[in-house]
Amino acid sequence: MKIKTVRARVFEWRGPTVPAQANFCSNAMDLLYSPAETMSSFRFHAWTVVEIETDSGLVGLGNVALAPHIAKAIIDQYLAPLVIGHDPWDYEYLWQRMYRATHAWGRKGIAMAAISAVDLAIWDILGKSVNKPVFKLLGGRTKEKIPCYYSKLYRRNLSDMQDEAQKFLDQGFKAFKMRFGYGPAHLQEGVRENLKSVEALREVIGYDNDLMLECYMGWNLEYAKRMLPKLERYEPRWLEEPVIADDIDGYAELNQLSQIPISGGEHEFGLYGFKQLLDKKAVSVVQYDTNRVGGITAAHKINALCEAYSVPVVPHAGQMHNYHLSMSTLASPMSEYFPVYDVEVGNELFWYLFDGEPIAEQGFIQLSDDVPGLGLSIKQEYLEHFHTIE
Ligand SMILES: O=C(O)C(=O)C[C@@H](O)CO
Ligand SMILES: [Mg+2]
Repeated sequence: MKIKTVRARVFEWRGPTVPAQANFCSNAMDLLYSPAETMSSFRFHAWTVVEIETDSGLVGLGNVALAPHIAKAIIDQYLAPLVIGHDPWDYEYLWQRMYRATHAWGRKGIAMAAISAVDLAIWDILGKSVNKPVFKLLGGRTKEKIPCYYSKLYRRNLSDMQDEAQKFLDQGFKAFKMRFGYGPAHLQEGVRENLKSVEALREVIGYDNDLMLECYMGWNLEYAKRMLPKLERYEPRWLEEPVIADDIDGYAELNQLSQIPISGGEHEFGLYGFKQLLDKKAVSVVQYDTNRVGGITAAHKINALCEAYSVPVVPHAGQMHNYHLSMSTLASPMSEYFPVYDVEVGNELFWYLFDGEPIAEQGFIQLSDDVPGLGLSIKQEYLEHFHTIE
């Protein structure tokens, strides 16, 4: 079997969107601009879909959401020529070929995200070629079904956040991730507002359910050191991305500072990136995203690394490309789950792009033994709302 063509299309959402509230989520730009200006830096309203066709007529589907137009250019100009004509079963060789050919300017960030999209499509082909789901090629079923945590609860009116949490508590979720809305730029008033949101959610979900706290790189070391002691009483499952991804020593200091586990990894890339995080004990929970980190080829290696370090893997964002990794390793206790929602920040856009994404039931995701490959196809129902760029 040989790879015949690589097609990368950008799907730009032109359908209705829900405007995000002010201070809906602290983020790395907060330290620079007023919140109103930082919201524009935080959108996922386009997605690149990669379709790889083999000479035997199999088509594999991959995807990338980070900087999708740039990812497409990298795939078209650099990666496609490196894999066309080769056997997809030589996936390690092809991964190294893409990684080393772009190493001078790639290694992390958008080049690795582009490699991820191609690698996902290759693994989709591998599963389809042997009529097996991808997780069966990685280690098989390690769980009857995958526990998942409800992930949204962007900062807004506290009673609206409580109503949202109650709605999904009633649907059987036992773990919830909320977003802080404030950081260092918002002074002591922001500290109080951050604590109010945690208090409000604990009122709804109690202490028999997990609560995860998301900073999305919007704090800094000094602010996080002030916040951690104030948060301990709320027993969070983890505090996520308190500082920017490059501040690995800051992560490590925070991770040793309190009883609150520090999590991160959705903005880290490649096996060596996670080796550094683990060697420095920078995180207590690893959260790579398989469509960023280097695809399934890289994520599978990182799963083994995390197993060796006894650090749990809870991949970022849910979605099928991550569920196969969670299912195939005991190192992953659960997955993230973005519910079906109107298009807002855009994390939920994949629901409008793909068929095959599993809907959580009572806080669990199920994968079928009988659906080959990744199990996704391009959804026809909303295509009219997308402008596609070939
Ligand atoms: O889901 C996450 O962990 C993200 O970082 C997504 C982004 O929406 C901020 O939470
Ligand atoms: Mg996150």
